[in-house]
Amino acid sequence: MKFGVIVFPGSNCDDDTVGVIQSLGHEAIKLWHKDTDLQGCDFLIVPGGFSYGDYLRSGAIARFSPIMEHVIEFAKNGGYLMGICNGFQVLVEAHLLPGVLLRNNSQKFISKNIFLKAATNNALLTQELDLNKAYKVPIAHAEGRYFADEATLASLQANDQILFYYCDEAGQVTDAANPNGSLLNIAGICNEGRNVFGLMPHPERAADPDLNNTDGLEIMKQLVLQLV
Ligand SMILES: NC(=O)CC[C@H](N)C(=O)O
Repeated sequence: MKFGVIVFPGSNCDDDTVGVIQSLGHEAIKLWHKDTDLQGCDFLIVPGGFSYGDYLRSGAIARFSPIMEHVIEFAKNGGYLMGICNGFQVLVEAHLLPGVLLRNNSQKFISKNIFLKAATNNALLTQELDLNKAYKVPIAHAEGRYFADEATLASLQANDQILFYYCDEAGQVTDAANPNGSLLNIAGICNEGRNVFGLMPHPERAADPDLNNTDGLEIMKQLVLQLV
Protein backbone atom coordinates (compact mmCIF):
# COMPACT_ATOMS: atom_id res chain seq x y z
CA MET A 1 0.00 0.00 0.00
CA LYS A 2 1.29 3.43 -0.92
CA PHE A 3 -0.09 6.30 1.15
CA GLY A 4 0.01 9.95 0.11
CA VAL A 5 -0.22 12.62 2.82
CA ILE A 6 -1.23 15.99 1.41
CA VAL A 7 0.60 19.03 2.72
CA PHE A 8 -0.90 22.53 2.60
CA PRO A 9 0.73 25.71 3.87
CA GLY A 10 0.00 25.44 7.60
CA SER A 11 -0.42 21.65 7.84
CA ASN A 12 1.33 20.42 10.97
CA CYS A 13 0.46 16.75 11.42
CA ASP A 14 1.91 15.52 8.12
CA ASP A 15 5.11 14.13 9.68
CA ASP A 16 3.22 12.35 12.46
CA THR A 17 0.89 10.79 9.90
CA VAL A 18 3.71 9.69 7.58
CA GLY A 19 5.61 8.29 10.58
CA VAL A 20 2.69 6.18 11.81
CA ILE A 21 2.03 4.71 8.37
CA GLN A 22 5.73 3.87 7.98
CA SER A 23 5.78 2.30 11.45
CA LEU A 24 3.00 0.02 10.20
CA GLY A 25 5.32 -1.13 7.42
CA HIS A 26 3.79 0.76 4.51
CA GLU A 27 5.11 3.37 2.11
CA ALA A 28 4.04 6.95 2.81
CA ILE A 29 5.01 10.01 0.80
CA LYS A 30 4.07 13.66 1.08
CA LEU A 31 2.20 15.35 -1.73
CA TRP A 32 2.43 19.15 -1.94
CA HIS A 33 -0.87 20.96 -2.37
CA LYS A 34 0.29 22.36 -5.72
CA ASP A 35 1.05 18.87 -7.08
CA THR A 36 -1.21 17.56 -9.78
CA ASP A 37 0.19 14.01 -9.85
CA LEU A 38 -0.95 11.66 -7.07
CA GLN A 39 2.07 9.45 -7.83
CA GLY A 40 0.16 6.20 -7.84
CA CYS A 41 -0.92 6.42 -4.20
CA ASP A 42 -3.55 3.87 -3.13
CA PHE A 43 -4.71 5.83 -0.09
CA LEU A 44 -4.71 9.60 0.48
CA ILE A 45 -4.71 11.30 3.88
CA VAL A 46 -5.39 14.98 4.49
CA PRO A 47 -3.64 15.66 7.81
CA GLY A 48 -4.36 18.04 10.65
CA GLY A 49 -3.11 21.57 11.07
CA PHE A 50 -4.00 25.10 10.20
CA SER A 51 -4.12 25.16 6.40
CA TYR A 52 -3.96 28.77 5.25
CA GLY A 53 -4.05 29.84 8.89
CA ASP A 54 -7.72 28.84 9.15
CA TYR A 55 -8.55 32.11 7.39
CA LEU A 56 -12.18 32.48 6.38
CA ARG A 57 -13.07 29.06 7.85
CA SER A 58 -10.90 26.03 8.61
CA GLY A 59 -10.33 24.16 5.34
CA ALA A 60 -12.23 26.66 3.20
CA ILE A 61 -9.17 27.87 1.25
CA ALA A 62 -7.27 24.56 1.13
CA ARG A 63 -10.29 23.07 -0.58
CA PHE A 64 -9.33 25.14 -3.68
CA SER A 65 -5.66 24.08 -3.82
CA PRO A 66 -4.67 22.60 -7.19
CA ILE A 67 -4.30 19.05 -5.85
CA MET A 68 -7.91 18.98 -4.62
CA GLU A 69 -9.34 18.59 -8.12
CA HIS A 70 -7.34 15.36 -8.39
CA VAL A 71 -8.22 14.27 -4.85
CA ILE A 72 -11.92 14.72 -5.64
CA GLU A 73 -11.58 12.69 -8.83
CA PHE A 74 -9.63 10.00 -6.95
CA ALA A 75 -12.39 9.75 -4.32
CA LYS A 76 -15.19 9.80 -6.90
CA ASN A 77 -13.49 6.82 -8.55
CA GLY A 78 -13.61 4.93 -5.24
CA GLY A 79 -10.10 5.73 -3.95
CA TYR A 80 -9.61 5.63 -0.17
CA LEU A 81 -9.31 9.07 1.40
CA MET A 82 -9.19 10.11 5.05
CA GLY A 83 -9.20 13.55 6.65
CA ILE A 84 -7.99 14.00 10.21
CA CYS A 85 -9.10 17.18 12.01
CA ASN A 86 -8.19 19.98 9.59
CA GLY A 87 -8.27 17.26 6.94
CA PHE A 88 -11.87 16.44 7.92
CA GLN A 89 -12.68 20.15 7.61
CA VAL A 90 -11.09 20.25 4.12
CA LEU A 91 -13.09 17.21 2.98
CA VAL A 92 -16.34 18.69 4.26
CA GLU A 93 -15.56 21.97 2.48
CA ALA A 94 -14.88 19.97 -0.70
CA HIS A 95 -18.33 18.30 -0.29
CA LEU A 96 -16.73 14.87 -0.14
CA LEU A 97 -18.35 14.36 3.26
CA PRO A 98 -21.74 15.65 4.41
CA GLY A 99 -22.30 18.29 7.08
CA VAL A 100 -20.08 21.08 8.41
CA LEU A 101 -17.68 21.68 11.29
CA LEU A 102 -18.64 24.76 13.28
CA ARG A 103 -16.81 26.64 16.00
CA ASN A 104 -16.77 24.70 19.30
CA ASN A 105 -19.72 25.62 21.49
CA SER A 106 -17.25 26.96 24.07
CA GLN A 107 -15.86 29.29 21.37
CA LYS A 108 -12.42 28.12 22.52
CA PHE A 109 -9.61 26.08 21.02
CA ILE A 110 -9.64 22.76 22.91
CA SER A 111 -6.52 20.61 23.25
CA LYS A 112 -6.93 17.54 25.47
CA ASN A 113 -7.43 13.80 25.50
CA ILE A 114 -10.99 12.64 24.95
CA PHE A 115 -12.58 9.21 24.58
CA LEU A 116 -14.27 7.97 21.48
CA LYS A 117 -15.97 4.76 20.52
CA ALA A 118 -16.49 3.17 17.16
CA ALA A 119 -20.15 3.04 16.16
CA THR A 120 -19.88 0.26 13.58
CA ASN A 121 -17.44 -2.25 12.11
CA ASN A 122 -18.94 -1.68 8.68
CA ALA A 123 -16.17 0.60 7.39
CA LEU A 124 -12.52 0.15 6.56
CA LEU A 125 -11.54 2.63 9.28
CA THR A 126 -13.41 0.78 12.04
CA GLN A 127 -13.44 -2.77 10.70
CA GLU A 128 -11.75 -4.49 13.65
CA LEU A 129 -12.18 -1.91 16.40
CA ASP A 130 -13.75 -3.08 19.64
CA LEU A 131 -17.24 -1.54 19.75
CA ASN A 132 -17.21 -1.76 23.55
CA LYS A 133 -13.92 0.06 24.03
CA ALA A 134 -13.44 3.75 24.78
CA TYR A 135 -10.32 4.77 22.84
CA LYS A 136 -8.32 7.61 24.38
CA VAL A 137 -7.21 10.01 21.65
CA PRO A 138 -6.35 13.73 21.71
CA ILE A 139 -8.36 16.50 20.12
CA ALA A 140 -6.91 19.93 19.24
CA HIS A 141 -9.35 22.16 17.42
CA ALA A 142 -11.38 25.33 17.48
CA GLU A 143 -13.87 24.31 14.78
CA GLY A 144 -14.86 20.76 15.55
CA ARG A 145 -18.57 20.94 16.26
CA TYR A 146 -20.16 18.58 13.77
CA PHE A 147 -23.43 19.94 12.42
CA ALA A 148 -25.82 18.77 9.71
CA ASP A 149 -29.50 19.30 9.00
CA GLU A 150 -32.02 16.73 10.18
CA ALA A 151 -32.35 15.01 6.81
CA THR A 152 -28.56 14.59 6.57
CA LEU A 153 -28.36 13.24 10.12
CA ALA A 154 -31.15 10.79 9.37
CA SER A 155 -29.41 9.54 6.24
CA LEU A 156 -26.09 9.22 8.09
CA GLN A 157 -27.85 7.02 10.62
CA ALA A 158 -29.85 5.05 8.06
CA ASN A 159 -26.71 4.32 6.01
CA ASP A 160 -24.51 3.49 9.01
CA GLN A 161 -22.17 6.37 8.12
CA ILE A 162 -21.47 7.51 11.68
CA LEU A 163 -18.14 5.92 12.56
CA PHE A 164 -17.17 7.47 15.91
CA TYR A 165 -18.94 9.05 18.88
CA TYR A 166 -17.42 11.06 21.72
CA CYS A 167 -17.96 9.08 24.91
CA ASP A 168 -16.79 8.92 28.50
CA GLU A 169 -14.12 6.60 29.86
CA ALA A 170 -16.74 3.90 30.39
CA GLY A 171 -17.91 4.16 26.77
CA GLN A 172 -21.17 5.99 27.52
CA VAL A 173 -22.18 8.53 24.84
CA THR A 174 -23.31 11.40 27.05
CA ASP A 175 -23.63 15.18 26.76
CA ALA A 176 -20.91 15.56 29.39
CA ALA A 177 -18.50 13.58 27.21
CA ASN A 178 -19.13 15.81 24.19
CA PRO A 179 -16.18 18.24 24.07
CA ASN A 180 -17.43 20.65 21.43
CA GLY A 181 -21.21 20.36 21.04
CA SER A 182 -21.20 18.06 18.01
CA LEU A 183 -24.68 16.85 17.11
CA LEU A 184 -25.29 13.30 18.38
CA ASN A 185 -21.71 13.36 19.78
CA ILE A 186 -20.42 12.67 16.26
CA ALA A 187 -16.62 12.52 16.09
CA GLY A 188 -16.20 10.81 12.71
CA ILE A 189 -18.17 9.80 9.64
CA CYS A 190 -17.78 8.26 6.19
CA ASN A 191 -19.40 9.02 2.86
CA GLU A 192 -22.12 6.92 1.30
CA GLY A 193 -19.59 5.07 -0.83
CA ARG A 194 -17.67 4.19 2.38
CA ASN A 195 -14.31 5.14 0.83
CA VAL A 196 -14.00 8.67 2.32
CA PHE A 197 -13.51 9.07 6.08
CA GLY A 198 -13.29 12.10 8.36
CA LEU A 199 -12.65 12.37 12.08
CA MET A 200 -11.83 15.27 14.39
CA PRO A 201 -9.68 13.42 16.99
CA HIS A 202 -6.02 12.74 16.18
CA PRO A 203 -5.23 8.99 16.26
CA GLU A 204 -1.80 9.65 14.74
CA ARG A 205 -0.86 11.54 17.92
CA ALA A 206 -1.57 8.53 20.13
CA ALA A 207 0.43 5.95 18.25
CA ASP A 208 3.80 5.74 19.96
CA PRO A 209 4.54 3.62 23.06
CA ASP A 210 6.97 6.32 24.19
CA LEU A 211 3.97 8.65 24.55
CA ASN A 212 2.25 6.11 26.78
CA ASN A 213 -0.82 5.82 24.60
CA THR A 214 -1.26 3.60 21.55
CA ASP A 215 -5.06 3.71 21.30
CA GLY A 216 -4.66 5.83 18.18
CA LEU A 217 -2.37 3.24 16.63
CA GLU A 218 -5.20 0.71 16.90
CA ILE A 219 -7.31 3.06 14.80
CA MET A 220 -4.55 3.80 12.27
CA LYS A 221 -3.91 0.04 11.91
CA GLN A 222 -7.39 -0.40 10.47
CA LEU A 223 -6.25 1.39 7.32
CA VAL A 224 -3.87 -1.39 6.40
CA LEU A 225 -6.01 -4.41 7.30
CA GLN A 226 -8.01 -4.29 4.05
CA LEU A 227 -10.58 -6.83 5.20
CA VAL A 228 -13.76 -5.00 4.20
N1 LIG B 1 -5.58 20.06 14.84
C1 LIG B 1 -6.16 20.54 13.78
O1 LIG B 1 -6.08 19.98 12.70
C2 LIG B 1 -6.84 21.87 13.96
C3 LIG B 1 -7.88 22.14 12.93
C4 LIG B 1 -8.27 23.61 12.84
N2 LIG B 1 -7.11 24.43 12.69
C5 LIG B 1 -9.09 24.01 14.06
O2 LIG B 1 -8.57 24.65 14.94
O3 LIG B 1 -10.24 23.68 14.15
